[in-house]
Amino acid sequence: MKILRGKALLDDPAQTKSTAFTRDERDKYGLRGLLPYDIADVEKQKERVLGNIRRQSSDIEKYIFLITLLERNQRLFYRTMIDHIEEIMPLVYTPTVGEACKEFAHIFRKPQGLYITPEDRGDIKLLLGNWPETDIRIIVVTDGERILGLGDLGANGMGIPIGKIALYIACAGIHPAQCMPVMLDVGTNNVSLREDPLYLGYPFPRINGVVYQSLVDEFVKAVQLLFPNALIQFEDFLAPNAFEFLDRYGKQARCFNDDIQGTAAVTLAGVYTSCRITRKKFSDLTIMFLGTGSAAGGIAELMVDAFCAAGLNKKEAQARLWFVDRKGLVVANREGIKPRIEAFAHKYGRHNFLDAISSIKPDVLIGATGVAGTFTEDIVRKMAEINEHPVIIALSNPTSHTECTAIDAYTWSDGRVIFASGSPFKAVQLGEKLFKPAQGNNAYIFPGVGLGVQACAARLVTQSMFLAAAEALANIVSEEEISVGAVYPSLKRIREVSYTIAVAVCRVALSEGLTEVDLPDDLETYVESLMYQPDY
Ligand SMILES: NC(=O)C1=CN([C@@H]2O[C@H](COP(=O)(O)OP(=O)(O)OC[C@H]3O[C@@H](n4cnc5c(N)ncnc54)[C@H](OP(=O)(O)O)[C@@H]3O)[C@@H](O)[C@H]2O)C=CC1
Ligand SMILES: CC(=O)C(=O)O
Ligand SMILES: [Mg+2]
Repeated sequence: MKILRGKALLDDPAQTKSTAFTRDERDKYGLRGLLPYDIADVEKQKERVLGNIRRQSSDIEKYIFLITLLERNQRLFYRTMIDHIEEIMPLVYTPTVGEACKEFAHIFRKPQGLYITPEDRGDIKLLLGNWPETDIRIIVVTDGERILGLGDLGANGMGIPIGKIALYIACAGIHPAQCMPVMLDVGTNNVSLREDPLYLGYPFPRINGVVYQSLVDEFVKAVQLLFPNALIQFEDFLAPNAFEFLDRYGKQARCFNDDIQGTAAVTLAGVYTSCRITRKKFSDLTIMFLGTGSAAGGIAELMVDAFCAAGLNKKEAQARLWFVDRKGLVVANREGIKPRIEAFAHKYGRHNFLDAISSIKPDVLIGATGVAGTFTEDIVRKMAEINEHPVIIALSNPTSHTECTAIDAYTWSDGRVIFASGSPFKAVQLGEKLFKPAQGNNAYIFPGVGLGVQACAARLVTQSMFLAAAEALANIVSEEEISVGAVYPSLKRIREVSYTIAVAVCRVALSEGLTEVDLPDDLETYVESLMYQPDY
């Protein structure tokens, strides 16, 4: 890295320390007179940052302030984020990032990440070559077609890769220079966006079919050529494309789909942990899903592996999993069953959602619909009637799209529910008891998986890695966390979580013969040594 001087040094977000430069450094780098007198160490700078965040009048203003800080002083941003993760994460990630995506074209300040459009066909390698760094290890890519539960946001969806990359750096210590957010801006079918005069994306309807597929093929090939060490995380693609790309590239490129596989691992971990509260055996559970998209489909596929690992055969495992869609219970011989869900369409009578719960008596209910309020009072009360401790995981983001709020879940179940949600909820006081619902979000998984894959240079990312990640995450939850109803560890422990998952991923890669580097015996020390610390 070229050491800068003077104003150029102050203006470089990766190298600046701003007011923290010492007198000697001010002399050495030609900074005298360019800074106020006081030397503010990082603690003082953080205090100023927190004060500034808290004085903003809305979460979106806080987001804008934080993104501007990131553009100004990378280390201060990440130090503040790591040390105050519970306060900052909901601002740079869900739920605020949903609002930031909707407003993307209006709050845009400085370009971040790489944009690829259909006009770049044949030139994607050239575009990747324009990126200022060469040792890229983590790429988060979206085409903006299914942003959280908000639908097609076109190029505005770039807020998601930017947010996920911030999590890779803060939660797993990937070096910022090794990360690249990518927007495959293939148009948008959201007419109101295209008609917005400030819209920044490719203002045409989405390309599709072979034309679309070949652009994604070109992107994946170009990444493999230019950044051979990169892991590609597919994010917020529409379900058919998400599954298609996982099938197409999963066995030949270092990639995974976060909504399918990361979500599966975090949900499985929550279910494993819930068994410590309910005292039920995991292998005895019956699980019901509302929604048949990429998240629910992915969870079911990993659950099958988990049940098989617990001693069931594949058919028995599939028999434990039930789906409900807009038409009611998904059963054999019913019309409109998606190919990925067919294995879970059992021979059974037709039922609506509520009757399906009464009849099948699931221990666990998982929502991945993107639609607010789909876990109604009737549904939660029914789950509480058939279970002493019903497990309800409302995955949909952002908060405005959650299947059920924490307060409703606790109230309607008389405080007996074990609840987790995709976006965070504040603690709920019900009578004498305080409940601290945990956040069931793939943010617990993908940073650690990425760190692990990088640490051992795994050629591919496998399902067994996600199974191991789920087990590692469940095992790390403390009794104290469980005592307030949380099925995930406190976010304050996120770096420990990511590191533990990374070690587990390395072990799987070793056992599957996928590592491309020699690993030391002491994997723990090795993985920890790789984690970036944003210190001056
Ligand atoms: N917490 C986390 O870590 C994660 C959360 N998510 C969230 O989960 C949600 C879904 O994501 P994803 O699965 O990728 O999206 P998809 O669009 O692939 O799936 C949504 C599914 O919900 C179904 N659905 C919509 N409304 C209803 C309804 N009223 N009743 C029954 N089914 C319904 C859709 O049916 P149809 O096919 O008929 O339209 C579709 O099958 C999003 O809000 C996303 O933010 C996703 C990944 C991770
Ligand atoms: C968390 C996430 O990946 C989603 O909501 O899509
Ligand atoms: Mg996602």
